[in-house]
Amino acid sequence: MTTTTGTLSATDVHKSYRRGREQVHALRGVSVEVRPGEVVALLGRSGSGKTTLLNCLLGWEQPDAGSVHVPGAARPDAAGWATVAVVPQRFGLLDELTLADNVAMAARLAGAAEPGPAALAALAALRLEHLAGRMPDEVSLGEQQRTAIARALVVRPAFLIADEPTGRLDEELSTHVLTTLREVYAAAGTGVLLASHDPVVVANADRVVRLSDGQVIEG
Ligand SMILES: Nc1ncnc2c1ncn2[C@@H]1O[C@H](COP(=O)(O)OP(=O)(O)OP(=O)(O)O)[C@@H](O)[C@H]1O
Repeated sequence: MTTTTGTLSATDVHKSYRRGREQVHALRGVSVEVRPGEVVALLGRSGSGKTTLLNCLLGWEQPDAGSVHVPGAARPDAAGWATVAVVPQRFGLLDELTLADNVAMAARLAGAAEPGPAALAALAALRLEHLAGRMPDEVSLGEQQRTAIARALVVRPAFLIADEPTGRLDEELSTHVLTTLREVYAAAGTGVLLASHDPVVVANADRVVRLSDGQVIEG
């Protein structure tokens, strides 16, 4: 694969874990790229290596071999929120901040002039404005998940990496969230990588990459 400068990419990435005496080969030479402005669905059964790949792209885990390229960052773990925004599988909201403040903090870190109004607009886009003043443990898991998406949406990052971003949403809400992401990010030129099992995600993707047992079998 030839990596272009503005492309988020993993090239021939290998990653194993030790589980007792057993060696688990989570990734076995995976190459993936996400170009600016495109939406890529990363599919694969449970345990196929999706989260491991996302974690390597985010710099949260180190590949055993192969490389990861994040445009504009010396290393993946040095990329700021405005370069690569994340919707983690477990959302990663701060328990002691309201939903509005969780989103506003991301806007502030990305240098927004008016983080408060920007946060409220992002929450409204995800139909959460009536919950802006609640704490994360006072809302449902699906509402927490949409807050984590709002926190990414507020920033207009160069890239978004999201792990099962519709896993807690019904079909109608999944469609609304994906349509909103596409609209906002197409205008911003954001490249999006969505690990998912959800047919709604596939329907909204420009391209599908399928993992099986730590290898790319499609895409
Ligand atoms: N920290 C770890 N220690 C040991 N094994 C791990 C660890 N993390 C992941 N694995 C194993 O690596 C393989 C890939 O896991 P990964 O979480 O990347 O899969 P996934 O496709 O994201 O699954 P899911 O859809 O269930 O989230 C699995 O066999 C998993 O059990």
